[in-house]
Amino acid sequence: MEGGSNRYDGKLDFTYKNNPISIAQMKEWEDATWAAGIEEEPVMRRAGKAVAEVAEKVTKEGDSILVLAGKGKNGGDAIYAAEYIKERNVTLVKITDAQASIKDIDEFGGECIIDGLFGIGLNRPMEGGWKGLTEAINKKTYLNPNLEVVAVDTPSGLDGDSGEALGGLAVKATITVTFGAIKKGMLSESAKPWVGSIIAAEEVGLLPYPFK
Ligand SMILES: NC(=O)C1=CN([C@@H]2O[C@H](COP(=O)(O)OP(=O)(O)OC[C@H]3O[C@@H](n4cnc5c(N)ncnc54)[C@H](OP(=O)(O)O)[C@@H]3O)[C@@H](O)[C@H]2O)[C@H](O)CC1
Ligand SMILES: [K+]
Repeated sequence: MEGGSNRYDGKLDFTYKNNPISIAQMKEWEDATWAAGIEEEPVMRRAGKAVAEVAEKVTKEGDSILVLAGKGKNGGDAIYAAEYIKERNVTLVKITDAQASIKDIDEFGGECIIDGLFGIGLNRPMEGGWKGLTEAINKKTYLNPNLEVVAVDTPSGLDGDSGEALGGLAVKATITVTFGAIKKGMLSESAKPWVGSIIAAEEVGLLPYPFK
């Protein structure tokens, strides 16, 4: 943070303990957690709470926050984030028709967008309405450099292994709140335009970090 400002300074937050991991390792860790009998819902809840805390940090009371929740668990985390954010005007958009939701972004005039479109489940470049949503977010950032864009786990569109935007397009986040451990691609040069500051929310209720 810079003196007197709510904004992060765009530098990587190096406070993480767990080493960066691949997406396959993240999935392995997740699967081991469920296999140990830990339920998914409380983990998503804690992930959402971590995002909410960051969104509160970079906004002030009365600010408006648009929460975009996609169709998978990344969207699930975003829905919990919306639930936990206090003293802000929160609008939650659960995206069922991506094309139709573009107008929700175009019409938004507030201070922060939470990107819960896609996380590590992204498996191909975004197209159609999803591409349109991402372009609409990035256009808002371009028009309003003070807009905070908080990515849930990864900026939507980013391949967490390579750090490349699939199809050349991802959400341009100002902050990425990633769960468990930083995804290794996020540290690459190619990820820099998309990830912003990285915050590792390491304690979301998974089994202890299983890698060296
Ligand atoms: N890692 C953890 O410990 C935890 C992670 N959590 C969060 O869960 C997401 C990953 O969630 P998942 O449901 O697996 O995937 P996504 O939400 O990223 O994506 C949902 C589905 O979207 C489809 N998909 C993929 N690419 C595209 C695309 N380009 N266009 C349209 N649709 C796409 C894909 O399904 P398909 O069947 O269509 O292929 C995805 O499955 C992780 O990032 C965290 O945020 C949990 O909180 C638990 C802890
Ligand atoms: K995301």
